[in-house]
Amino acid sequence: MAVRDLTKTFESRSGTVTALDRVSLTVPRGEIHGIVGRSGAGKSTLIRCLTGLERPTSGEVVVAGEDITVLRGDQLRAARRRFGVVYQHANLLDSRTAADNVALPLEIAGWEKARIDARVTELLDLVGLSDRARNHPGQLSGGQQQRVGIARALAADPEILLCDEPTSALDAATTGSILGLLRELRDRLGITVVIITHEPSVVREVCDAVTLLGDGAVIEQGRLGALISDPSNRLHRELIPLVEPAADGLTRLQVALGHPDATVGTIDGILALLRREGIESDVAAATVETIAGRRVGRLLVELADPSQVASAHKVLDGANLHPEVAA
Ligand SMILES: Nc1ncnc2c1ncn2[C@@H]1O[C@H](COP(=O)(O)OP(=O)(O)OP(=O)(O)O)[C@@H](O)[C@H]1O
Repeated sequence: MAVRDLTKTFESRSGTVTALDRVSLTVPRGEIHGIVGRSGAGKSTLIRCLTGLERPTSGEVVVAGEDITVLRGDQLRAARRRFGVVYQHANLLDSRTAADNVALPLEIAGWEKARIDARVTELLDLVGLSDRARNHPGQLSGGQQQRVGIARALAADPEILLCDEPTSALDAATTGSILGLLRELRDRLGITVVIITHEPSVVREVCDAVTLLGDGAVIEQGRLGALISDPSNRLHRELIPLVEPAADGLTRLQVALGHPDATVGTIDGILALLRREGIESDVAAATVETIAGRRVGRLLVELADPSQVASAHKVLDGANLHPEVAA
């Protein structure tokens, strides 16, 4: 799927609002792409343009070689079926069982009953809910309801699964299991997944690539591993928060771990590097984790002698550790 130069403006009483400003992104088949950004960044507008619910002011949304922004009527409806959409709340019908909720889009599409039954059995198995087919939504946990929502989104075999804040209403453990399911679906079905989220954990745990939106425009975009290891990126800071020690006036230097150009990659190595130059230091705080298969993090080094801050900065800079003074 590719989005090219997508712009959407709204006319309001206070003037023109640019909700999307020449946004471009390419999501290869089978990839999980995260769209992140604060409230008002344009995420909902983008998802509505992708699914054809909103017509962009200019630009293209190309799915399977076809620009869907120019389609109308039946053609648009057919193009929309290429997307399965998962919402924050599954919004299941209480009067229907889990199986009948999954069956709903297939009934609307006019499938025969036997074919629907076979497909629903297959889908509930895919999302790990075979034993819950006859349960009503009220008898299911939030995570199980979301699994039913995902099965329903997959019913008509879409090429792209669009997930709009799929885990925002779930606790951490359930979020983990839903993200695990999305990854598994990608691996098993080869489906393309686009996840709109404001949660750093979603990006960290499941995305292959990310687009960071701000005020409707792309601020950062690329493979998660590459973005995360560069401390000058906003995503690096948002995804690797550092526990700040007390504001006690001590001089500290913050460095990034895991940058591809760095000549030292471990905390011990950094302290040893400083010691070799006659600079005694200790760790004030550190965050190290594996994201997109890379060990990345941030380290706050406390100097025993604050007058050595300039020389420590120089040593760390020489090792491409991107030091910053953090008093
Ligand atoms: N129908 C509309 N008319 C006027 N302005 C709109 C309309 N829809 C969205 N906007 C504006 O476009 C901008 C982007 O909004 P959008 O809802 O896409 O952001 P978002 O990133 O999804 O935010 P949130 O996470 O809060 O939903 C905002 O400034 C919003 O006020």
